[in-house]
This record gives sequence, C-alpha cells and structure tokens, in this order.
Amino acid sequence: MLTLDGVEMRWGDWRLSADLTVPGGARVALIGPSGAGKSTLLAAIAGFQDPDAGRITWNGEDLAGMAPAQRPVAIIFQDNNLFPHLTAAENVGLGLRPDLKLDAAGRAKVEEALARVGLDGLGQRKPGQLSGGQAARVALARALLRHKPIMLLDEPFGALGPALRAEMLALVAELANETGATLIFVSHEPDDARAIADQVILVAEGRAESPVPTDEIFANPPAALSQYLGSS
Ligand SMILES: Nc1ncnc2c1ncn2[C@@H]1O[C@H](COP(=O)(O)OP(=O)(O)OP(=O)(O)O)[C@@H](O)[C@H]1O
Repeated sequence: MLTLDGVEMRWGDWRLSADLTVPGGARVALIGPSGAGKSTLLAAIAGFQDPDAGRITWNGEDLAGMAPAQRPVAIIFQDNNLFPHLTAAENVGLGLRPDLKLDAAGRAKVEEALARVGLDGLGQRKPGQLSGGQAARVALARALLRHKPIMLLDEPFGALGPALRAEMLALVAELANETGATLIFVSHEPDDARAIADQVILVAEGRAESPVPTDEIFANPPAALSQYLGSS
C-alpha cells in the first residue's frame, strides 16, 4: 500500500496536505478543481517534487531520497513524453534501457508491449506518424514495460475525444488488473472515475482526502465536490 503520512506540499503561500493510504491494487481517481494540487501530489509520489513535510511510503519503505527512476512508480503525462525523433519501438524501449542498447530479449519485450496495447506492426513509425490515440498507446506500452507496481497517470488522455478516452481508460484498467498495479489517475471527467476507479481521492481546499469508494462519493458528494461538479 501507498501511504502519505503528514505530507505537506508548498509553493509560496499555497499549501496542500495529505494524510492517506491507497491499498495495493486499487484504482483511484484524483479529482478536484484546477489548481487544487492533483499534479503536485503525483509529482511528490513520483519523486519530482520533495514534500516539505511528512513521509511517502510504499509497503512500509520510505521513498524519500529515491530518484524517480528508482521508485516503484511509472508515470504518464498528458503530452505522453514521446521523443519525436525516435520510433514508437524506441520510445517504448526507453522504458527498459535509457541508452536503448537492447538485446534480442529486450526487443521482443518491446514488440510484446506494443502488441499488448494494440500497436502491432506500428513500431517503426515516429510519433508524428501516429494518431493521438496511438501515441497514448505508445506511452502506455513504455510504462507497462517498466513493470512498476504503481502507475500514475496525469490526465494522459485529456486531449482525446470522449470515446477514445473511454477506450484508453478501459485498456489502462485492463492492464492494471492483469499486472496487479496500483493505478492513480487525474481526471477532470467524473465519468472517467465512474468508469474505472474503485475509489476517489478528492483534492480541494488545501487537502487531499482519504480515498472513498467511487459509488459512495458520487451518491453523497461532500460540499467541495458538489461545488466542483456544479461548476464543471
Ligand atoms: N513549479 C511550480 N512553481 C510554483 N507553483 C507551482 C508549481 N507547480 C504548481 N504550482 C502551483 O501549485 C498549485 C497546484 O498546481 P497543480 O498543477 O498541482 O494543480 P492541479 O490540481 O493539478 O491543477 P489542474 O487541474 O489545472 O492541472 C497551483 O497554484 C500552481 O500554480
């Protein structure tokens, strides 16, 4: 399980506190108003931004001082972080080795990951020759290949249309089920949370709340959530 114990993030006067536990294998949506701190929270878990106070642990192990690459975490960002000059296969291969010196077994793993996300035969294309949905699949294949127990998604499918976004989220949920990974994703669409999250963390008014079962939180939304849903 992932535990945020007395975590505080600060930017100038801005503050976010988080005291919560995400069970291993959970599928959690982070929802809340723009600027509430959802990305900041993911950055703290991924190791891009140190907490100003508190501890983040995974199965009891403190992640402090661990570089992002060493953490039990794979993260996918909204722009998918693909290198335009590398092929889809090379972009995926970076998940195995940053120097791309892959042996036959490594190349086979890349092919396997590409096939698993539905990109069989498209490995030699550059990102510019792929659709938005296909590019998102490349990012997913790269994350998959890293075999990390926690997968973080910072609105990775925000630029896709609703049908494609739903399809990609369903694929992510399927992959998380297969690998047993703990999934934490940011979304501005309550429907995304309803579709694949079993729990929701509300990030609002300076706090990231403990996860609540998805059905429960939408059936009986706290004031900050009603306000956010009403204004979106
Ligand atoms: N590098 C930074 N330097 C200073 N302030 C920052 C930095 N990154 C984020 N912030 C501030 O932290 C607050 C939270 O930002 P964050 O991006 O985490 O919110 P969010 O909930 O993900 O928003 P959105 O839904 O719009 O993506 C904002 O007030 C933002 O301006």
